[in-house]
Amino acid sequence: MSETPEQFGFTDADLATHPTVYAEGSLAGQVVLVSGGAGGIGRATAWLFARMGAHAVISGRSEGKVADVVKAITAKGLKASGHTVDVREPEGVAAFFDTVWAEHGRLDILVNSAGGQFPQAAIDFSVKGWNAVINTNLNGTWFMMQAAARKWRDAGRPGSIVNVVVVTTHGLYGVAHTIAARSGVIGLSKSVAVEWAPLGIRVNCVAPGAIETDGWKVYTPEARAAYPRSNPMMRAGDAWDIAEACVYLGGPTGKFVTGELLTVDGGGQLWGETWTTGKPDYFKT
Ligand SMILES: CCCCCCCCCCC/C=C/C(=O)SCCNC(=O)CCNC(=O)[C@H](O)C(C)(C)COP(=O)(O)OP(=O)(O)OC[C@H]1O[C@@H](n2cnc3c(N)ncnc32)[C@H](O)[C@@H]1OP(=O)(O)O
Ligand SMILES: NC(=O)C1=CN([C@@H]2O[C@H](COP(=O)(O)OP(=O)(O)OC[C@H]3O[C@@H](n4cnc5c(N)ncnc54)[C@H](OP(=O)(O)O)[C@@H]3O)[C@@H](O)[C@H]2O)C=CC1
Repeated sequence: MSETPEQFGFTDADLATHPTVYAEGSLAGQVVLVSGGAGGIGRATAWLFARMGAHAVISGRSEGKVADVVKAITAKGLKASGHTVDVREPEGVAAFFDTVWAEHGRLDILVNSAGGQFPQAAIDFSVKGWNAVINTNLNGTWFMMQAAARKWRDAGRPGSIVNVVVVTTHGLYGVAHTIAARSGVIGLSKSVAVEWAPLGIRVNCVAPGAIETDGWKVYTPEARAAYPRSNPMMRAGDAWDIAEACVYLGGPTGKFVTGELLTVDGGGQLWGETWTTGKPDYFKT
């Protein structure tokens, strides 16, 4: 892992060799789409699926970041390609799925890792800020889910969706907009897990606790310093913890699992405290 102060989490070199319990090459022939695939968790997930033999289709808004990940993965002789897609644009999302099917003739697994938020006291949210977070995390995830399901239905093929969300059990202070959006995704996933079971489509969610990635840059050093105290293990997790959870639910290991929420947070639901905007004096007793 990098120890450079302004870079968090794994490098591509780390991800190429990080140990895994999964068999390299075991998903040969499969196609996996990872949105947010140039971000910390999405990149680790794309690497793991590619190392398992799947073709990883990576999407994000930044063409350069997506191209860098694709270059790193293909340089190791693994299969990957990239596309620039804003998940908030339903027409662009539908066109993206047309392209994936035209290029590969199939899609087996969709991992929705595109997302994020900014820390702010809820009482100060602007309409634009609220809409940015809801559009990205709830609407964007939904557009991706629906486009994938329509393709699987039309092709008469099974499929599997994993949505990366946030632990919502106790709310999360300083990012209430994202808790609203992610609670929506969790409820939506449970509902369509039932509606889409006849189509052979499974839908699950992974809720990460504090996972060291570049996404942490929007939080202050003081807030980040407290993240290890968000769980009884007293440490942050890493993107590989989430990648392996996505593979478990999305791949054949999860074939009898649907509508599930897998929390990967070091026990943070049982003990821990996280203030994404810093702890207010009122609570410092
Ligand atoms: C029960 C125990 C649980 C324990 C769990 C512990 C876990 C704690 C760990 C921390 C929590 C989670 C961390 C992560 O998820 S990190 C990884 C995710 N990555 C990010 O969040 C990336 C950074 N975020 C963003 O890029 C954006 O927020 C967003 C995803 C929304 C991008 O959208 P967009 O590109 O549209 O955003 P803009 O930058 O253009 O902004 C749009 C408007 O939003 C308002 N805004 C944006 N930033 C801020 C800010 N910092 N403060 C206030 N308002 C903001 C603003 O209105 C923007 O419009 P303007 O620019 O015109 O003002
Ligand atoms: N790291 C953590 O501690 C936690 C993370 N999570 C969630 O896990 C997911 C992945 O997080 P992580 O990898 O850490 O974060 P990163 O910020 O590293 O990655 C998020 C990725 O999402 C992409 N993205 C954001 N908005 C859009 C959009 N509108 N359209 C397409 N792509 C978009 C970004 O791509 P680009 O830059 O190209 O726009 C970015 O690469 C997020 O939903 C995050 O909130 C949940 C709990 C904790």
